[in-house]
Amino acid sequence: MNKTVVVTGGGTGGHLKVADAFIEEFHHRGIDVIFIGSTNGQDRAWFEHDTRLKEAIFLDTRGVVNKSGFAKILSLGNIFTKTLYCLGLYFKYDIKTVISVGGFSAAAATFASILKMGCKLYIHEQNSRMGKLNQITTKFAAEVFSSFDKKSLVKDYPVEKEFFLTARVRDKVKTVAFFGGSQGAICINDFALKVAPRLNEMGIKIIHQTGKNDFERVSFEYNKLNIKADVFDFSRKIPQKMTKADFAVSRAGASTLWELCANQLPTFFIPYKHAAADHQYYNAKALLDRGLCFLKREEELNEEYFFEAINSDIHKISIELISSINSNAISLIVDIILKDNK
Ligand SMILES: CC(=O)N[C@H]1[C@@H](OP(=O)(O)OP(=O)(O)OC[C@H]2O[C@@H](n3ccc(=O)[nH]c3=O)[C@H](O)[C@@H]2O)O[C@H](CO)[C@@H](O)[C@@H]1O
Repeated sequence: MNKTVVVTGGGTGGHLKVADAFIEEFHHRGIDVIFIGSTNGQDRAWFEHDTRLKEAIFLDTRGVVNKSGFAKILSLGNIFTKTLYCLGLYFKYDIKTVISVGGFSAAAATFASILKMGCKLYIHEQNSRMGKLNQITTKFAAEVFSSFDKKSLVKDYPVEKEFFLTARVRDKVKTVAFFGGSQGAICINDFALKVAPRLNEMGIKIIHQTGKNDFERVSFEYNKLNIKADVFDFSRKIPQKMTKADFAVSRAGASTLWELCANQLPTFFIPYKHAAADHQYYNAKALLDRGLCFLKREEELNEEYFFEAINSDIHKISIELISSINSNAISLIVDIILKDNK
């Protein structure tokens, strides 16, 4: 096969984490990777200076789904010109393999892969409900991988090894961690501040990822409550944070959800209610149906349910989480792609 592949997609951490797993695996196997993302969202922060990449290209693209009228026409026109740019790039490097992890960042590079003869498109869908771009492009894909789709050739989610290496079976809740997803969640921040005094009285420590925008307010509130918590806005060391915790409260973004499973950390999920097609709720519901998590919608949130959860049999859940995910997903997916492109 051609020694250069394209990985595209991003916008938020959930997509970018999967893009990162692909980049790492191809790089490890001596295959060059070009990343195509957007100047909007978090793509630049993740990959602009990544030395594993042959090239990192950031196009000025934005989401189309929530736009209407003239703004939508402008966005579509913009995607069209960026698609032509990507097509030129694919001819220049003779690209035959494009992997999309979804999100608006992936649109132009994905459409170009469909237009170029002999180029194969592979899609990784992270969520239980398919994103808009993937719904449109999936029929052109050589293969679609998803942890929530029974037909997927690989059902395990590509989770960084570190989460498995730092996994442990939990017995008793001595530390609770709050995770708001890559951007933080005000709802989870407020909930944490509500339950913090009682956790503190019970001698339970707190780890809390707030997101950039709410960090100062949340830190100030903990100071006011005179509680010493490990509060941070964003950290590249989430596995180290997770392993210290015995219980988590978290949004149900797909990457975070499977990392929590890999780490065997029992979790109370509070899904983001505006996620497309309510996918965060259904991500967590799939685990709930197997008795592997706790789940409440924002409007049903109550403190009693949370305290019941941390006092329940978390040992059983923690042990059973071992069988929820295997650690070799990315290597199996890349094996399939490479075999298909021989
Ligand atoms: C609001 C929204 O639409 N969110 C979507 C977005 O979530 P979001 O971008 O929040 O994605 P996830 O929760 O899936 O993943 C976040 C990633 O960022 C990492 N991380 C997070 C915090 C931190 O301080 N450091 C850090 O490295 C996590 O370890 C994880 O790998 O993409 C996910 C995957 O498509 C979707 O399931 C989510 O519904």
